[in-house]
Amino acid sequence: MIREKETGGQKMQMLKVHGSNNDFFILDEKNLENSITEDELVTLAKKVCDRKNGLHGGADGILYVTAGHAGVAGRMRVINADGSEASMCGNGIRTVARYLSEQKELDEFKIETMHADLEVKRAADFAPNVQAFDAEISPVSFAAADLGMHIEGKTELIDDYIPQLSDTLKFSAVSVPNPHLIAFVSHDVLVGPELGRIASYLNNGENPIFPDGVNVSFVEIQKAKQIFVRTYERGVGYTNACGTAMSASSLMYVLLYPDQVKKNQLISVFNPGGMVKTCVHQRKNGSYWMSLIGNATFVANVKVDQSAAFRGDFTAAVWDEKNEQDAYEKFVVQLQRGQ
Ligand SMILES: N[C@@H](CCC[C@H](N)C(=O)O)C(=O)O
Repeated sequence: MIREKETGGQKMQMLKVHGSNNDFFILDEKNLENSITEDELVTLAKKVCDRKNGLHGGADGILYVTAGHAGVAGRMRVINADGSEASMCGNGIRTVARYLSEQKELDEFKIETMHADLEVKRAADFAPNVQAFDAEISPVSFAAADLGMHIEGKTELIDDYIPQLSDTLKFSAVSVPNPHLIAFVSHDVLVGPELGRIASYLNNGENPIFPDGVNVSFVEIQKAKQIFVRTYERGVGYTNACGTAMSASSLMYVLLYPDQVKKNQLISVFNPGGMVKTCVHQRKNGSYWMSLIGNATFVANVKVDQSAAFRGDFTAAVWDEKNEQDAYEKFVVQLQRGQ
């Protein structure tokens, strides 16, 4: 549906997408009439993603797609809503995988990210008109240095207390490679205020434990091989879902609850925005990686005037719906009925 009139200025085309309702604007450098600077990219992310005054309800971030080096179909950079850059995005990479797959007519290929070239492939649709992709989540590290974690006497943190954060919860820290702090909790704690309290402290203002911030997730085990993950993201706040968090949580589930789930077994991961499947793998050298399988939904094509977007003026934006969201919402209703 064309909602608003076009302007005559420099056009910038973006694609609104989501994975488990963790939503983004894909911005392909090919769709910019004028190339943008790093500062402009940060400004754009803050303006476009703003939930109150941003573009059509804002988003959790911008996925900036460029050509990438030889051997990959493209490169993805993840700019959070606050303008900070993340090394990876699990829900986002599935949508970028679909975008590149359709452009290049490929079903299996690699995408360059900040720290690794990651394998992606088309997966079976989750439901009619709900396309899905499978993405490699890697590299994994438990090292405090890779996590930007500072806890006296600790080089890693596995199912352990951080007294400054909570007397009752135990946390595990893992980078995949963006940093995650994970606690397995009861249902009451999952839906209660503790996640917001702890994650706000670690992300909004200075703190000595994770000075660069950290994604914080609470995980409830619903039954064997089925978990629910609620995440407060660094650079964003509460999200409907965080793909890297669900992957990191699945890894900790396999490591901490071996009686319930093992490597190479599929795990259903529910989240406030839907559901994904994960699978934890281990390479011969001992390193872990995860498969993250979930929807890659295209919501709308958007055209905006480039300089107006930098000012946060989206009054003349052209919003062209893709008609996939209804199918996704039906899928979520079916999930809730089946849960
Ligand atoms: N939503 C993403 C993660 C985005 C990055 C995160 N906010 C960070 O700063 O690490 C996902 O699906 O993984």
